[in-house]
Amino acid sequence: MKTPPLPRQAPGLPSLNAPRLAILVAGGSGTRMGADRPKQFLLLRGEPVLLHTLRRFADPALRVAEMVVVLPKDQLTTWQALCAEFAVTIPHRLVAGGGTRWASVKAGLAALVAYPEGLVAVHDGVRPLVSRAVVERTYAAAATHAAAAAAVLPKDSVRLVSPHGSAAQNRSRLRLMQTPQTFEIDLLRRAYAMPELANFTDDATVVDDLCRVQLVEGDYRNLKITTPEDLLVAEALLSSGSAG
Ligand SMILES: Nc1ccn([C@@H]2O[C@H](COP(=O)(O)OP(=O)(O)OP(=O)(O)O)[C@@H](O)[C@H]2O)c(=O)n1
Ligand SMILES: C[C@](O)(CO)[C@H](O)COP(=O)(O)O
Repeated sequence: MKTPPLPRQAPGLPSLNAPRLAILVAGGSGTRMGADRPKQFLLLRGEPVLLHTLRRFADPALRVAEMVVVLPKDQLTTWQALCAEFAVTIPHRLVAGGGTRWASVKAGLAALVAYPEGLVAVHDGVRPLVSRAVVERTYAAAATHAAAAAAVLPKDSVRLVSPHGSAAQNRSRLRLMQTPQTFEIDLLRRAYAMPELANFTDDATVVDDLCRVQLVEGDYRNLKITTPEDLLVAEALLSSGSAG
């Protein structure tokens, strides 16, 4: 009997065994947290926020081949000291970030030059509670759509404000963007080769002009540690064992 041909991949999509890569961006200064150090180094249940995030991506079930951690250029030694203090053995490459999140992602991407193909997840180093399921969903969707991002529905009512007042919005048509945002690596390279724009607050927005970004279900527990109360909520979720 003749063997049926293997399903063809659409042009531009990675091969089925393309390596999974990750860029954890932790190059920010944490202005809104107002702490004595960047929030990625604050302790959450006794360990740095960034270590929690790194550990989530080091889950063997996710099969991530290489991780790049982007840090503020003057904080590389802080992280190295923390790695020694907390006996971190998870392999990762360190890269100095830039003045904006966009510049930090671009620096992280440059460190993956050895990979002509692959799926690269970009994740905020300050989203330490991301679940394996959410990460897996973005890699799987990126394998078939080239671009995927985690998102959740707003839980509150939403209004658009203007100088004339405010107008109610249909929240069922809105999504709150999370990370990971995961892409075929050449697509992400082409997107990040373009000039930075002021509205580039996430990677989906950088890729938008080149490719439709497939949204996948995020998780309300995948919170971004931004202000002090986020740390309290993260502590509570971890302590209750409900943080995935
Ligand atoms: N120049 C920058 C700015 C931000 N980030 C990273 O992007 C993620 C999301 O950014 P945000 O929460 O805004 O972090 P900060 O910039 O540190 O916070 P703030 O805006 O309050 O200063 C964080 O993991 C942050 O470290 C980065 O890698 N490089
Ligand atoms: C990438 C992001 O976490 C998606 O929600 C977010 O856009 C980062 O935004 P910030 O302005 O750096 O807080």
